[in-house]
Amino acid sequence: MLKPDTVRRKLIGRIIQRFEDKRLEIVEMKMLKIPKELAEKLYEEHKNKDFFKSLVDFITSGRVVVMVIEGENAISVVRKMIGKTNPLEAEMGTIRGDFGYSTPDNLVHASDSQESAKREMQLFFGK
Ligand SMILES: Nc1ncnc2c1ncn2[C@@H]1O[C@H](COP(=O)(O)OP(=O)(O)OP(=O)(O)O)[C@@H](O)[C@H]1O
Repeated sequence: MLKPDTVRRKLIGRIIQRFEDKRLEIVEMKMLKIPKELAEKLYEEHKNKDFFKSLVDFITSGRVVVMVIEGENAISVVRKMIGKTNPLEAEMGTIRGDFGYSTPDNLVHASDSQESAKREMQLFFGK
């Protein structure tokens, strides 16, 4: 998912380009503004954290682009390309390292396991 900061900063094309350059396959894509209830479901695992409200406020603050990306070991490859959660700790050369400066606006979200990928595909694409 390209988060609202990516859309606001007009970085959609540059970030998608990186996935395509890596030869990953984008097989589904859409733009939407996430409703609050969906955001709370998406970030359910963080519901007891003190940053939960600001996370939900941020992710619902503007349009996002959601994609299904395919490729061998796509989950670990994409997460490697994204870099650490905190952009100040993310390596240069990663998306968060190159474009980010703070959380929660760290540009991109990616599923961290096959289970979360399935769950998130269901949430966003209904299949
Ligand atoms: N300490 C924090 N303060 C503020 N926001 C945070 C903090 N930790 C995480 N977040 C926000 O919550 C999101 C989800 O946190 P998580 O630990 O799942 O990180 P991640 O797996 O790297 O990110 P994502 O789930 O978005 O791919 C982060 O991407 C970030 O936007």
